[in-house]
Amino acid sequence: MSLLELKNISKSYKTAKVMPWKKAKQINALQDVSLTLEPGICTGLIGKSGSGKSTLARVIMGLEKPDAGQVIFKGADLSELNANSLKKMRRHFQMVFQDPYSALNPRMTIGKSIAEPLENYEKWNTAQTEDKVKELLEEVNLKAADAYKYPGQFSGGQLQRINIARALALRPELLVLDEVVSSLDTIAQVQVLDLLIKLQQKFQLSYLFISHDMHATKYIANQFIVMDHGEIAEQLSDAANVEEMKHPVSKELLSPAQKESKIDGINERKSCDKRDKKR
Ligand SMILES: Nc1ncnc2c1ncn2[C@@H]1O[C@H](COP(=O)(O)OP(=O)(O)OP(=O)(O)O)[C@@H](O)[C@H]1O
Repeated sequence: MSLLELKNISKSYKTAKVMPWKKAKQINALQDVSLTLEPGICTGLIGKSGSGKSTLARVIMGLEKPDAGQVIFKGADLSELNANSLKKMRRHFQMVFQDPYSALNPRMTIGKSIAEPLENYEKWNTAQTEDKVKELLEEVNLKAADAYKYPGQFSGGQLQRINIARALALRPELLVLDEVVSSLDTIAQVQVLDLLIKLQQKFQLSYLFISHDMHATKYIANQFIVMDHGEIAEQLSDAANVEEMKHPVSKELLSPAQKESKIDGINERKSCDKRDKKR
C-alpha cells in the first residue's frame, strides 16, 4: 500500500476585486493533481514560484480543503474520517515550514515547544516527556541542555533543526518539508540536508521535499515531481537521471543559469548515492 495518494486534487482561489465593477479573478492553484508517495522515499517537488507547491502541501496537511479530489493516507480517505480518527492519523504526517523563526513561539523554551505534540498525544509523565525531548534534541545534533533555552538564542540552521525535532516527536512516517533550507546560508543548508538524509535512513521516513531549487533537491531526493501552473508537468522515478528531464520548466530549473542555489557546486549526488546502494 502507498503511504500517501493524492487523487485528482483541484484547488482554486478567487482574488479580491480590484474595482467593484470588475469580476473577481479565479486562480487555479492546483488542477487535477494526482501523485503517490511510497514509504522511505524522498520525493522532490519542484517548480517555479506560484506553480502550486505550497498549496499542495497545505492540502495534504489538511490546512486547505481541496475543491475536488481525495487525500488518501495509508489507505484512508482523510475527508471521510471523524475527528478522532483524523487526530490519530495526523500524527503520522508532519510538516516543517520555510521560516524557522516564526514556527516557534519566542516566549517558550524550545524544550516546551518540542514537548507540545507529545503532551497532545502521549499519556506520559513529565520525566518521560523531558527524556524524549532531550533524545530528540540529540537526534538533531543539539545538546540536551538546549531544551532550557529560547529561540532567540539559536541560529537559523539550529532553529530549523529544532523544528525538525518537533516534527519528529510523534515518530511520523511522512514529513512534508516546504522550502526548509531556502532561508539558510550554505553551511546550514548542507547541515540540514545531511541531517534529513541521516534521519530518513534511521527511521525509514518518507519526505515530500518542496523547493524551487533544483540543486538542493538533487542533493536529497530519490525521485522528482515537477509542477507548472498548478499541474504536474513531469515525473522522474530515479533522481540519478535528472539530466534527462524534458519539460521546459525542468530544463529551466536545471540550467546552470539558474544560480539561485547556495549549495551549487557541492557534490550533489553523494548522499543519494549512499542511500541508493543500500536499497
Ligand atoms: N490564499 C490564497 N489566496 C489567493 N491566491 C492564492 C492563495 N494561496 C496561493 N494563491 C495563489 O495560488 C498560486 C499557487 O501558489 P503557491 O503558493 O501554492 O505556489 P508555490 O509554488 O508554493 O510558490 P512559492 O514558491 O512562491 O511559494 C499562486 O498564483 C498564488 O498567488
